[in-house]
Amino acid sequence: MATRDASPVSDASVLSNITLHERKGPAFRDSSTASPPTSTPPTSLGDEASILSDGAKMEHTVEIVEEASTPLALAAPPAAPQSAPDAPNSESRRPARSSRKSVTTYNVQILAGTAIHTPTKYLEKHHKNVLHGPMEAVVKAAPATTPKKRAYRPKHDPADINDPAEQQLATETAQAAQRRTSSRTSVTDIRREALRNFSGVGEAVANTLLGGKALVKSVLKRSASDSRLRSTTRTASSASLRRRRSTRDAETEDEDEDEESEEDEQEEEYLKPKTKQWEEQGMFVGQHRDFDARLTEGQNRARRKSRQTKENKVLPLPMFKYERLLNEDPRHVHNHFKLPFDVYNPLSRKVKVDGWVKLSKNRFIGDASALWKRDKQDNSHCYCTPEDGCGEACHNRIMAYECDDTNCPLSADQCNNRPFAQLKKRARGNRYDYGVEVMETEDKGFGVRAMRTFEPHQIIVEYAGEIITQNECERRMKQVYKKDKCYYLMSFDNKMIIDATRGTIARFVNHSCEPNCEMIKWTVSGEPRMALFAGRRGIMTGEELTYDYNFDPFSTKNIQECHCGTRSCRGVLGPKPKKPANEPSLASSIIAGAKRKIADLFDSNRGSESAPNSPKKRMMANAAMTKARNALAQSEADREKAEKEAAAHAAQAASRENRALKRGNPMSLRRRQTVIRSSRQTTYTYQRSKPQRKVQHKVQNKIQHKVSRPGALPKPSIALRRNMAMAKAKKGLPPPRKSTRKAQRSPTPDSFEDESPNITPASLRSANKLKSLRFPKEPSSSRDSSSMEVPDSDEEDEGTVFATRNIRGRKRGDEPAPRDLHRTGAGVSKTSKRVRNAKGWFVSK
Ligand SMILES: C[S@@+](CC[C@H](N)C(=O)[O-])C[C@H]1O[C@@H](n2cnc3c(N)ncnc32)[C@H](O)[C@@H]1O
Repeated sequence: MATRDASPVSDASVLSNITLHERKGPAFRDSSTASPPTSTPPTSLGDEASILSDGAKMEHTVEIVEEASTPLALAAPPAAPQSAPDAPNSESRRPARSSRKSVTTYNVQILAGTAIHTPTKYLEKHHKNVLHGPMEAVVKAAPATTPKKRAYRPKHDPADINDPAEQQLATETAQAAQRRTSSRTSVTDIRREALRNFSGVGEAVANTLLGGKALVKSVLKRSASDSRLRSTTRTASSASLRRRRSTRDAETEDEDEDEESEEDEQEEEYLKPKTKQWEEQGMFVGQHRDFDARLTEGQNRARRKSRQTKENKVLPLPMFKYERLLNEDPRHVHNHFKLPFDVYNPLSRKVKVDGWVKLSKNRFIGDASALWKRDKQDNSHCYCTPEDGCGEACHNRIMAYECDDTNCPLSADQCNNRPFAQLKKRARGNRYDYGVEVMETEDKGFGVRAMRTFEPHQIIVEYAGEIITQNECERRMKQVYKKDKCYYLMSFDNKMIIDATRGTIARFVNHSCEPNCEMIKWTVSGEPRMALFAGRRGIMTGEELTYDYNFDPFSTKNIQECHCGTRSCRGVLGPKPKKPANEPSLASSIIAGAKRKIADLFDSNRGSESAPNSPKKRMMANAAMTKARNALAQSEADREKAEKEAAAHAAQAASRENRALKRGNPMSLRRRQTVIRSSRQTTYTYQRSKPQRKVQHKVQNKIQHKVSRPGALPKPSIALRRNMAMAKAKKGLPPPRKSTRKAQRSPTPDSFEDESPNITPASLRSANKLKSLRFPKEPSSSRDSSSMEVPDSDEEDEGTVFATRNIRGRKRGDEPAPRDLHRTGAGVSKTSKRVRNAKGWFVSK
């Protein structure tokens, strides 16, 4: 029989299969049969796999007919006939088609080593069987190199070459090939070429008594290696493969002598049963029995605590969810088992990203390395014990320093504060270990998703790339990336920038306004490094990883719409775009607003009021202007306060840390950690100016935020003010006097309301209720300390009526709010005074 050829390689995708007839004869095994001209590949291992392979299949098997009349045959040495002394008459012995099973199949691509998916190990095996060099040389050399083979290998009968049936089959095949569509023309060419070459081979085989498949293979290989053939094979057949092939060719020539023993070895190898490769990790890698990423840290802790007594260790993987169901909710005991929701399979196909050059660590570019200042002074040390294990209270951890042998007394096994070392170890593992993969998102381009769970604050992946100076960054922005939509620039230490256009996978992590990760700068062996850490919630398998870019756009042109789809989405990436230069400042907009209100007041009263300069209008206008001025003064004060706060913040954090270290109190340390973490959060940027500008921008944002705090008590509407003013006018109150500087500084009742963010009508009502229960009614003129204090307004106009009255829903005759009100943070000044007038209205004094 045609022994199973060395074609385990045939799980590869191939372009063509060429089936060789082996004629049945006394010298051959009985099962040798012929193939029909077209057929599915026979049941050789190779072809089975070929059927299953991904690539284009050749349903048609080309049968090779050896033609005696080829020039090569004529040139063959006279010794050839000796190779087939027992050749029977092929015509009389033509085998039945039903016995085609054992026909040997040769795959040109595989034999030639040009099949692109052929696993290397098989190629290597195969090439040992292949003869190389020019045909004549091969033919001459072959008998000498394979003397033993002839003793037991089936040989080709020259009579076969002349078999008319086979010739006919070959002709039919060739005709069929010609009829095929143009897309297959190239393949047909290959076959023709193979046929032509092979006919020569057959002749040569017959003439030189070589027989056997090695020579056939070598010729077929030659066919496939022919430049013409190569041009028609898949373009994906890489140059590297060809290089490898040629190397192997050279090796093979040397190895021909050992062919027999190697073949034996190969056969032995094929006989070995295939062993299944089991994945040792998979769906649940990274998950821990005691951690459920859907719960908060506190809930997880509580769960762990409650479990300590009733943990059921009987149930094996997979598991935790079901175990939870069983343990925590007895009603579910009889539920059908459901697979956990986070069963996960890595993407079958790796996403290919054009232009992404992977770097696994930072690389300095240009001047950057010279300018890089190593901040050796900035050191940290921890004094943890093995029991602490460098946990939450570890000083290095709090300061975002990685522990190592120089700054930590614990060994690597005992210490839990070596995230980058952990990452390095993980990177050596498999895909699950590595834990992240690139995926395509709907509307944000590529993204990154978790292939495993991550615990809160666990390191996920380092953000590394090219470290460049700001000048280089600007140059790249203007020249290299000017047409790009995605940027991979991140502000880093020493005013440098990490450009991860060439960088780690972290560059694909998208922005979200409600992120599940944080990008934090750590110091590792004295060097700053940036990495993505899980947020406080942890990460569940399959989740897309995101962090807040704090994007600082290069220009308004670069402002990008945010598609994070979260509830608190800001609409754009990072902070809201800066106002254009020609837009009015905060102060001027306040004044403009006040003017508009005044104009509104006058407009709305037009018609009902005859005199344009009536005292009432003057009073209202005055009040509005006062308010505007106060707002201005307030914003100025706020700005100063914010700046002071920012300065005090760092000092406080440092002293808190010291105190915490002294006390060893983990709670305060944790708070410190949060402070540091937030201060180390970085900004995704492509900024033109220096980082200080960014800080200023942030401070300004904060101030703006303070001035127009969303929780502030709503201001009385214009209509309301008008009503109040009219009521006051009816009661004969004098028009407001001109405000003094002092009055401007001390807030009027109106402005006082503005800065009472926590007072709501409801809170006032409840405060009043409480008060009426606690305090007996007092005369309305009472000025004792329990009365609500109002801004000191010695020179303030007596006629200013509190807008609070109506807003707060207090009725005439109500007592002032008790002290409890102050505790609500109403911002009531204790130095201010107010009195009721004869008609029960609160007026400032
Ligand atoms: C660091 S890259 C992130 C990977 C990027 N998606 C990609 O395909 O290469 C930053 C760019 O991703 C896009 N991007 C990231 N988060 C986004 C979001 N929430 N909405 C819209 N685009 C986003 C923006 O174009 C941004 O410039």
